[in-house]
Amino acid sequence: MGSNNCKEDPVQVLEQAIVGGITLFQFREKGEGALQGKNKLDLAKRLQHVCQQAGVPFIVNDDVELALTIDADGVHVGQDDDAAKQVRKQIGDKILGVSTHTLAEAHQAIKDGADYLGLGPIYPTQSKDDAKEVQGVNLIRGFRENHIMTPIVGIGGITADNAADVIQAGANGVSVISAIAGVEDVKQAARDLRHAVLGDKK
Ligand SMILES: Cc1ncc(COP(=O)(O)OP(=O)(O)O)c(N)n1
Ligand SMILES: Cc1ncsc1CCOP(=O)(O)O
Ligand SMILES: [Mg+2]
Repeated sequence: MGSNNCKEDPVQVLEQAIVGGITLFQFREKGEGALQGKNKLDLAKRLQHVCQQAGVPFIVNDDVELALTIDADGVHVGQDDDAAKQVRKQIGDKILGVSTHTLAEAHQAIKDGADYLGLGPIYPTQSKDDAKEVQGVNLIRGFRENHIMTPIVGIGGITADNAADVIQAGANGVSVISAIAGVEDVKQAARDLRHAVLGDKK
């Protein structure tokens, strides 16, 4: 998430999400009203500190320079961002996530050193203006049927009501913005999603 996804102070949102049970955080400061320059850097550092206190990995979306500046745990890039191969060289053994939409992109991303693949949008999303066509869970199933063994997270329109379907299709986890950052009770939302992903009762 980024500041423009939050109903309250992003630091509080992240703290509540962590109490609710999120296992990794991606700082994605982009779109309308997104912070820039020093303001973006300062927020990144504050959110990184929250993650460090809780032992939750903190990764940066798109901005490799920022990730290196603050010594983040990793970077996520898509097909229109810096090339994964180049990013892998820059970040050494930090976590590298790559968005892929086809088997060819997945094979390339794995060759380039991706630690995990982000697949989506699985369902319709309001959080990304330039999102590609909705893929459905069959995209994930297809990757697994074609022997893609790399960890996969589904993204796009995922909620506690549909997260189990994403996992059943073969994803290792789910990545969400609005279902946690955009609700009143952030902690409960994270809890509900965690339960849905783990397949246990609330
Ligand atoms: C976990 C995860 N998966 C996919 C994306 C999307 O990346 P990208 O296609 O580069 O789009 P932006 O997020 O940069 O708008 C992601 N960020 N995280
Ligand atoms: C970054 C991104 N990439 C594909 S969909 C998406 C947005 C996910 O946000 P939400 O969980 O609110 O649908
Ligand atoms: Mg990107």
